[in-house]
Amino acid sequence: MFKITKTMLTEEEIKARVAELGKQIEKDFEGQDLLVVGILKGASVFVADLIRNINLDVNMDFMSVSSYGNAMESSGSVKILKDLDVDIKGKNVLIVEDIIDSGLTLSNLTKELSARGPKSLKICTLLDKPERRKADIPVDYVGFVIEDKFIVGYGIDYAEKYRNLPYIGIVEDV
Ligand SMILES: O=P(O)(O)OC[C@H]1O[C@H](OP(=O)(O)OP(=O)(O)O)[C@H](O)[C@@H]1O
Ligand code: HPA
Repeated sequence: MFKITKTMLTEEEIKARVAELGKQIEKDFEGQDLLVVGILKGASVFVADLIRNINLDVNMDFMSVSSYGNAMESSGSVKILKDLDVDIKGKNVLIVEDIIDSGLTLSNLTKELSARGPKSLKICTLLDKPERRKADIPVDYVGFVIEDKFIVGYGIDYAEKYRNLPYIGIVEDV
């Protein structure tokens, strides 16, 4: 049976780190435009907290993508389930993710978005699991580097459950 066995990051730890990331982004984009793009659904909670820590005139948009899951197609592309509402040509774009695991979702997504001619394209992720990386992608802002455990909470699901937990927990088969 799958159960949440431990807390990896508490609500307080997440809150403090999200505030730091927001301030760093605020400093880096001072005096510039910024379009924050949250990747649904996992990043929804993080992006909502993050933008409230960026005291700039930010615009916000969302994308929903699905990666082709099986190994044979792993180098493929992302299927766009919901595209951006705005044209990103000439804009500073910050992609916000909850977790980078294999890196395939973002590696394919950044190829797609780069082709649209943004002024800059940066990546912010709350969690980074480098041990599982299959595609090398440069990440500009990382909340926490974590070990290879299956985690849930703060927007991240297991079978669509646990997204509403305010902390990040480890799920194990017990
Ligand atoms: O680096 P990768 O191995 O590609 O994995 C990371 C992706 O997986 C999760 O999304 P998921 O497809 O589970 O959708 P969700 O955000 O709607 O839960 C997560 O939100 C990332 O988008
Ligand atoms: O650890 C994880 N938990 C939930 N969804 C995920 N998608 C990639 N890694 C994870």
